[in-house]
Amino acid sequence: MDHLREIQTDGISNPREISRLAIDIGGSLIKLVYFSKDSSDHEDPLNDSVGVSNGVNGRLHFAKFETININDCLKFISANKLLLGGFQHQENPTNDRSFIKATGGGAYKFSDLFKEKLGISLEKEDEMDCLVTGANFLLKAVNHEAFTYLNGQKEFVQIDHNDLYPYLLVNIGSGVGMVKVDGDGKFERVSGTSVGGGTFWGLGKLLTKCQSFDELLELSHRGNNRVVDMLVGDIYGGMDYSKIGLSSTAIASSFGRAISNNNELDDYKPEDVSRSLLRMISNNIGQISYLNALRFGLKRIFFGGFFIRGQSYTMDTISVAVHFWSKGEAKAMFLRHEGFLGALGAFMSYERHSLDDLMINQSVQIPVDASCGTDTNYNPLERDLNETESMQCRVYQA
Ligand SMILES: Nc1ncnc2c1ncn2[C@@H]1O[C@H](COP(=O)(O)OP(=O)(O)OP(=O)(O)O)[C@@H](O)[C@H]1O
Ligand SMILES: CC(C)(CO)[C@@H](O)C(=O)NCCC(=O)O
Repeated sequence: MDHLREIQTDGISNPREISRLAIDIGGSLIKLVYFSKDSSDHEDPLNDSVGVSNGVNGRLHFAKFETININDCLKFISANKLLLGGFQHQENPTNDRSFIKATGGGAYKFSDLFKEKLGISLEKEDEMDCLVTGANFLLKAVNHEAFTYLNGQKEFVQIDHNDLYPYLLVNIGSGVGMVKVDGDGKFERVSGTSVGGGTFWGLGKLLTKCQSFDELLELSHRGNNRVVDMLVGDIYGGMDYSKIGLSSTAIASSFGRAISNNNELDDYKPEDVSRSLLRMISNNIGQISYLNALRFGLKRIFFGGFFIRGQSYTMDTISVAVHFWSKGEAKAMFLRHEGFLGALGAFMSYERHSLDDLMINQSVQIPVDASCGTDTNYNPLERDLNETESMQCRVYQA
């Protein structure tokens, strides 16, 4: 994970300009979102479009760490002085914040550690609240956030703000949560499954002996699941079972081929095992998601969570499952900031509370031409946004 830390320090030219950190501590990953003010920016009373004043230009930064390496995260926060209030700190140097907004189970589990190591309290925000706030924010404020992915084709979806709800939000983290979203702050967690990203990573690690999640993903790119999976054709002598709509190449039984001979695990290539596992889990999540969408008559399903990691094969499998089971009625959509929904929601929650010690009661406006990372070469169609990035934005005082 060290490499992540190195990348993530990029772009923080002046630590004193950092302000407003929020954190989402999940079962597998810790996600950070923080704002840094542009060093050239002066608080500008002019605001053309929304009639609020005191906007501050800056960037929203995104970073992640493995939860097992939480000490790296603490060091990162400390080294980059993320706990100092940037622009409010300059106004009132004695007024350093003594808490940060935190969500996810780790906000409870690691509360004492943050107090002990950083002297900071974690102000807890409900995980589901944050997920939904983060998703709604991204869908409404960020251009090119949601996209479909089918047959290798990525297509950005234009979100109609007046026709966004209801939708199903499926967050694929360690476990999977399925939330019916009816509006801002209006939602119900309708289902979930423990077969999620933690399952892929955990089982994959045991079966392939690989050392990192990225290695497991890398293996899956090179694998062939047909070696491990039992196909309809394997059972039907190469024929389709067309009467029930199953082609000979459809998977009849994930990992089912492993029973048909005396092979041991070592007889299978790790890449084939990884690919089969990724397909099994993605397919299963796609199917359960569709069934929940069907329960509530929802046509749009947005998938988030870091299991996805912008992976073609994962997204394709989920999309095909949703398309197949819904007979084309429901649509699977993915979010570019997939794993940061909760952290963004926690970040936005500063706004919901009136805090005397914060100069800025913020709302974040992402301009239409929001740029990510290095602005010049940014191509939203090609870029994988799973590593560190930042996003130009403007924070307003309400
Ligand atoms: N570098 C990585 N290291 C470990 N897991 C990764 C990595 N990148 C992606 N993943 C996948 O993302 C999953 C975690 O996703 P996410 O951060 O959205 O959930 P979480 O908040 O940790 O989990 P939960 O919400 O269930 O507590 C992992 O289980 C794994 O499948
Ligand atoms: C337990 C949480 C909410 C923690 O983020 C998540 O891992 C999850 O939704 N797991 C699935 C649990 C279930 O609904 O079966």
